[in-house]
Amino acid sequence: MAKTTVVVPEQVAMEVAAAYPCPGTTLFPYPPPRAGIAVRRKCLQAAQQLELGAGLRGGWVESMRASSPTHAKAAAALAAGVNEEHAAWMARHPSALGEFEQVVAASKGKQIVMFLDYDGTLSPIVDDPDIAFMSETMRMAVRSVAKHFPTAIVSGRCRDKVFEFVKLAELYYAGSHGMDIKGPAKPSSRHAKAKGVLFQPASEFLPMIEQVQQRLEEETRCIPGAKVENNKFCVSVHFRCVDEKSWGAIAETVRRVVREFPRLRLSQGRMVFEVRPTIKWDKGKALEFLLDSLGFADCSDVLPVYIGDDRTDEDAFKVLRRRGQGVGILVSKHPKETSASFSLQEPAEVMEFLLRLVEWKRLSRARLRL
Ligand SMILES: O=P(O)(O)OC[C@H]1O[C@H](O[C@H]2O[C@H](CO)[C@@H](O)[C@H](O)[C@H]2O)[C@H](O)[C@@H](O)[C@@H]1O
Repeated sequence: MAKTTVVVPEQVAMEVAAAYPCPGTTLFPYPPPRAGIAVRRKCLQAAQQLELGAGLRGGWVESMRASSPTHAKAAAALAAGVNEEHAAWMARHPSALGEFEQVVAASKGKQIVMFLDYDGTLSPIVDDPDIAFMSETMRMAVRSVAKHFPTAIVSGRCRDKVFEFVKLAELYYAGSHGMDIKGPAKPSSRHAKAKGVLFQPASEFLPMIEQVQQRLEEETRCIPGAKVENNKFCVSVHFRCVDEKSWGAIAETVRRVVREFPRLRLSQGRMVFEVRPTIKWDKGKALEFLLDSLGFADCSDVLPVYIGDDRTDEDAFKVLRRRGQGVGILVSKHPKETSASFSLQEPAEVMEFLLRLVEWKRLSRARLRL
């Protein structure tokens, strides 16, 4: 798929490269080294099955059940004493707060670039996606982070919608799972000065997305609780408020409608079906595009930190693994199959992590001045 809209990336690259030179040559190995705690493979496998594996084995409805970590099955499993599996999982994906020193040590001589998912990462998961607001304290934490590090929000949401929630003009925004990328509207002192749309690789799909949205609305209207959300270059069909008895019906309906559009594909997030173009573009590609735009294309002295909670964030975690560079942090209270190295339990911990990062940066700068 050709890149359809590219505005100012070279200028952005030059300006940001000037602000963030790339000294030194060391490359942080990924996943980062950590204290060895024996992982019992069997327990880990059991833990992983709570999420992705269930979908593969038991079909769509099983996958839907597994798509909410708060689902009764996962909760009951934990309550019944799957603590052992949880401990094994935590050994493989330790808390980014607990291992904070290790995370920041990895950034020595490197420029941190922060990538933040929105739902479930900056805002708690709620029933109504239209009111998934982030707290003012979280906003302040993100604002502080962006003062020190180039920062991007990478979301499945429509970019305008996620901007309405975050309200910080100094950030990069990658909406529609990275298919709609825009630089900061308000340049911050040391960061990118990009204005306007940087990249929309799926523009040609806009009419098709509108058609599929219409079809999905028509066909799911009779399913109480179903909600279709237009995310510009993709569409979400929420089933969080649909009675479990109707999950088979909604899954079948969505699959049937999507089959009418061979150039669209269907995936699943947290209690949501996601319909999007078949182009090879995802949050991982968006991360790489943003790093390139920031002037870090072939630079080993950058440390991308990506924090996200959903399956679509795995594409970004995988990119970090492949590059052998960066820190992937999964937000989850429950064991999940993931390519992330670290974990945080919930948005409150994400905020704590961001604030610690800001404080650490402030102190390092103060030390340098002494
Ligand atoms: O990439 P993200 O920013 O995490 O977006 C993924 C989806 O997030 C939203 O849905 C999720 O959050 C809702 C509000 O908490 C919740 O009701 C829903 O069950 C979750 O799946 C958003 O509404 C979707 O469009 C995004 O695709």
